[in-house]
Amino acid sequence: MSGEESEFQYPIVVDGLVNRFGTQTVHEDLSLKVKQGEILGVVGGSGTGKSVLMRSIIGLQRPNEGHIEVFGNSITEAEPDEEIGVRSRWGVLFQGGALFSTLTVGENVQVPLKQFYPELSQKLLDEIALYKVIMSGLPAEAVNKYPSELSGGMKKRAGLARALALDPELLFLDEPTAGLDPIGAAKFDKLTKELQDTLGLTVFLITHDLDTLHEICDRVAVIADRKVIGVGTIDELLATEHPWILDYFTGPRGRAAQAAQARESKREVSSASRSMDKPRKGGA
Ligand SMILES: Nc1ncnc2c1ncn2[C@@H]1O[C@H](COP(=O)(O)OP(=O)(O)OP(=O)(O)O)[C@@H](O)[C@H]1O
Repeated sequence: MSGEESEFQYPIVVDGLVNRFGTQTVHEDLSLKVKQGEILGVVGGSGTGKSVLMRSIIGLQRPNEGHIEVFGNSITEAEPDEEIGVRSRWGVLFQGGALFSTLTVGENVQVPLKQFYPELSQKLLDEIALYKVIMSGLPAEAVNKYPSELSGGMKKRAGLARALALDPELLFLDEPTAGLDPIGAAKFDKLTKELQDTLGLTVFLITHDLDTLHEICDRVAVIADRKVIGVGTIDELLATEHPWILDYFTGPRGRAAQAAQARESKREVSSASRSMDKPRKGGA
């Protein structure tokens, strides 16, 4: 496969990754390819290195060994503060939102804009920030609020607005629905799916939320034993019969999420067939 072809098909390529902290080896020969336009769910037990993997991909964690490319640009060969062009092509929602507490939501969204486009006027910065805030499902007034004035769900949306500031092609979400109530979590999932559909985003989504995996992920990568032990649709993963995967997806919580998804699909089919049955105005 040529480099160009690979960059087009796989915006993220991780090969032979090794990450160690002192005597602790978090990743050992971990490899993963993320497909263009997919929502890839990344799962694994607590402490298996999902966030370290994400930090390695976005260049915040220098691995001990291995190679990472994003849009065909080497992340691992770049110097720590070297400006690699791809940084403006991704957006990141860190766990908890990681908003600057002394800045308003609007000012938070403007941080990456000012960094990459210092020539933009304040008027344009304000307009873009407002647009991103609304796009993330927050009311327009949220632009002038400080993070301490927002609920947990609103903070996530504000973090998402900042992640979308530069019109990224690639979105990293670290446990976006953690701490949200089920309705808020479902709404956040729906928004992520809509962003994938309308903006053609590729999404790297770390989660423990089985509903999210069933509802919106095209594929799921499972991290265990310091590497990716399986990647595919949930059905493909189940077919591997790996004990951890079976436990994870077919344990009581996995079964509940599966049942909920089956109910949701049934509801969608019946509402689609109801609308097809409806006689069209002026039609035959
Ligand atoms: N900067 C660091 N220094 C030392 N150890 C670290 C560092 N960052 C992460 N670790 C360790 O690496 C391991 C993996 O951490 P990571 O946060 O990636 O796990 P995770 O899979 O995202 O967990 P969770 O699902 O609980 O968020 C943990 O044991 C953690 O303590």
